[in-house]
Amino acid sequence: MENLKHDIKTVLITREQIAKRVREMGQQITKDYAGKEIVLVGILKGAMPFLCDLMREIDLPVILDTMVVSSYGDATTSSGLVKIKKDLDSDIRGRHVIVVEDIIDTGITMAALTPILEKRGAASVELAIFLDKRERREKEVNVKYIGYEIPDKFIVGYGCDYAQKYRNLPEICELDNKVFAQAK
Ligand SMILES: O=P(O)(O)OC[C@H]1O[C@H](OP(=O)(O)OP(=O)(O)O)[C@H](O)[C@@H]1O
Ligand code: HPA
Repeated sequence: MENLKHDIKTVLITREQIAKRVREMGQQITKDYAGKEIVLVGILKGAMPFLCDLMREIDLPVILDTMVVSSYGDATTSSGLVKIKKDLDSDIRGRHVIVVEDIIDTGITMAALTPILEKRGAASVELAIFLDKRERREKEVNVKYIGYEIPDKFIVGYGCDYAQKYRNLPEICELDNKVFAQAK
């Protein structure tokens, strides 16, 4: 990444560390769901790289589906709201669903989405999230599979964006301050 590296201050998680952790997560899921079929639900766009890597580390029948959601609403009220911009193609009734996300921050998106999927009659709904910014949590969410816990820093790469860019960085990085300055 000769060009993009000029915009990076620090690499927090390398591509080798990412690959190793994703493999471990896939192996754990394979063990936990032995004998079952899974519906992997990637939440676009951030989940794309993690979704593609994770599904290839799961040695079970997998049905792939995606959603596009955006959270809105006031985190200080009891009900976070989520707007579904693109819904699932498949019927998840009686199926084992794993929602795949790049990052959990306040938890508002996942706290709102999980009950929606449960109400559709899924046999189970669990979350596989690569990055967990636990310090920022406003809504309690039960995340079964976590890649890495990270500090409360703005990061990009491996699906995470700044102004829709940098999702293609293969590492988890902190941006150089000049990038934010230029955006003003
Ligand atoms: O825990 P929360 O505070 O709700 O934040 C997490 C959400 O924010 C990001 O999505 P974003 O809305 O930026 O969309 P994207 O996936 O297209 O980047 C991320 O992919 C999660 O969906
Ligand atoms: O640190 C972050 N980077 C990109 N997107 C995000 N969404 C929540 N936290 C972040």
